[in-house]
Amino acid sequence: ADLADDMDTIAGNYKKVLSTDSTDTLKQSLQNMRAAAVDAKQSKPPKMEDKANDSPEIKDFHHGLDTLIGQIDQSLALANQGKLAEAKQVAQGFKQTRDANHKKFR
Ligand code: HEM
Repeated sequence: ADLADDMDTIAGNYKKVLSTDSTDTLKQSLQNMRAAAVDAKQSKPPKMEDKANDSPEIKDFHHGLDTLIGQIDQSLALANQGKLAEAKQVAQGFKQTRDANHKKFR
């Protein structure tokens, strides 16, 4: 998928992550977010289309996505232990990663 579609998938599933009271829905939504964040690494931010894959800018973009993926994995690990409240608490922290990276890349 292109980057905007991956971001829409991330955003739609993030809403569910924050609002659900079902551990199964939480896990599924986190997995959907994770897959879209991994897929996003195949794209470049539109304003950086001319940058090489090994440029500092694109490496930094990948680092931002890896930070989000790492946080998703932390939340998933808690969800897998049935710790819904703790998993959602970790998920609150995705916002900071989103905002910091949007400032740089969006
Ligand atoms: C929970 C985390 C995040 C959410 C909810 C989120 C959500 C969104 C949304 C809704 C859009 C607009 C998509 C559209 O135009 O249809 C967007 C765009 C964008 N996001 Fe994110 N995002 C997140 C994390 C990130 C991260 C970690 C990065 C980079 C490392 C990133 C980079 C971008 C870029 C570059 C765009 C512009 C895409 C374009 O215009 O084609 N986002 N994001």
